[in-house]
Amino acid sequence: MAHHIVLLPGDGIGVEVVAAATQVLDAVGEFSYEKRLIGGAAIDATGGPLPDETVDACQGADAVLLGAVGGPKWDSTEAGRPRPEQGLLGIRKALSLFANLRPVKPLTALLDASPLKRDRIEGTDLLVVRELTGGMYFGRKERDADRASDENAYTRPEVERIARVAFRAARRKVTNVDKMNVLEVSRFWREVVLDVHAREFPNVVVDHMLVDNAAMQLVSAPSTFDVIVTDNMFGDILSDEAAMITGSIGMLPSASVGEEGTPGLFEPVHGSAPDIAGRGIANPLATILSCALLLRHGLGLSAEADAVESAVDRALEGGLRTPDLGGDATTDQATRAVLEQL
Ligand SMILES: NC(=O)c1ccc[n+]([C@@H]2O[C@H](COP(=O)([O-])OP(=O)(O)OC[C@H]3O[C@@H](n4cnc5c(N)ncnc54)[C@H](O)[C@@H]3O)[C@@H](O)[C@H]2O)c1
Ligand SMILES: CC(C)[C@H](C(=O)O)[C@@H](O)C(=O)O
Ligand SMILES: [Mg+2]
Repeated sequence: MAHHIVLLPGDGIGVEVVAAATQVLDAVGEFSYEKRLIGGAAIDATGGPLPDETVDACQGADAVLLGAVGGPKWDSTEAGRPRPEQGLLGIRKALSLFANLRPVKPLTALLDASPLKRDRIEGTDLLVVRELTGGMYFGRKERDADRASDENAYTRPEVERIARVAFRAARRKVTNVDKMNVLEVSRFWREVVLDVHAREFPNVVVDHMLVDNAAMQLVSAPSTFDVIVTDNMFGDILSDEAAMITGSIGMLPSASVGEEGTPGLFEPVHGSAPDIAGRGIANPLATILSCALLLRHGLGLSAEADAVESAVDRALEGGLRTPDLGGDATTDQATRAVLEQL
C-alpha cells in the first residue's frame, strides 16, 4: 500500500516549497497525499490555527510534511489573538514530537556560497538536537497591563529523553549547550544530561558550553562540533545561525520526531518568508532535503532518500543557484534541476 503523507503547506512560501517537494517525492515513489490546513490559512478558513481535522489526519499519517506558518497578516501583539505559530506548536505537542533534528552539512558545491570562509566551514558535519515540546515555548504565560512572563521549565523525563536522542546520535561527542551560569533551569538541565551520560552512555565524550560562547564557536569553528543538544529556545536560535554554514536558511532541513510508532513531522527550518512569498523565487531545497529525511527516518526508504540527496548535490554541482544563494533560478527551475538528476 502507498505510504500516506499528510501535507501541511501553511502560509507564504510554505505553499510554494511543499508543491515543489511533492514533485520530487513523486519521482522516487508512490505516495498518497492528504492536504490539511494549519497556521494563518487555517485561521482564515476556520478561525483557529490548528483544526481538529488536521490533528486527526496527522495522527493517522505515515509521515507529515510541513511548509511554514505565519505572516504579517496575522501578526498582532495583542494578547489572546490566534497566531499561526500556535498551529505549529500545537501539532508538535499533539504528536509529542519532542526531538527536532537539524543536520548542518555544507555541500561541496556551496562551500563558497557561505559568508563564512571556506577553510572555516570545510569538514563541518554537525547535528543540532533541539528539545521541541518543553521549555519557554510551553510554560505558563501571564500578561496584564504592566507585566508579562513566559515560564521556562523542564522536567527530568523531558531532559532525559532528549539527552538520550543526542547520545545515540553521537559519532565523536555531544556538546550540551545551556546557560547554567545564570538560569536555574539550565543548572537542572545540565545535571540531568550528566546523569544520563554517567548511567547510560559513559563511553560517549560529552562537553558543555554556555550558549553565548556556542553562538560564537558555531561561526568561528563549526567543524569542531558533532552533536549539539540544547533546549527549545536556544536550539531555535542556534540552528538559524548554523544555517549560514550551508550558504542559506533555504538549505536547512529538519525532522521532528517522537516516540517509536508516532508519525514524524518533516519541515524546513525557515519560515514563510513574507518578503519573497508569491514571487516564485523561494529556494525549495530545504524542503526537498526534508523529504529525504522523511523518506529515510519517517518511511524507512533509505535508497530513495540517498537518491534525493545526491540529486540535490548534483544539481548544485551543475550550477543551480536560487537568489538566496546568489543566483537567479526560480523555485520551478530549481525543482526541475533536481528532477533532472533523479
Ligand atoms: N517552521 C515555521 O513555520 C517557521 C519558521 C520560522 C519562522 N516562521 C514564521 O515565518 C514568518 C517570517 O519569519 P522570518 O522572516 O523571521 O523568517 P523566515 O525564515 O521566514 O525568513 C527570514 C529570511 O530568510 C529568507 N528565506 C527564508 N526561507 C527562504 C527560502 N526557502 N528561500 C529563500 N529565502 C528564504 C526570507 O526571504 C527572509 O529574508 C513569521 O511569521 C515567523 O513566525 C515560521
Ligand atoms: C514558527 C516558530 C514557532 C518556530 C519555532 O520557534 O520553533 C520556527 O522558528 C522554527 O524554528 O521551527
Ligand atoms: Mg526558528
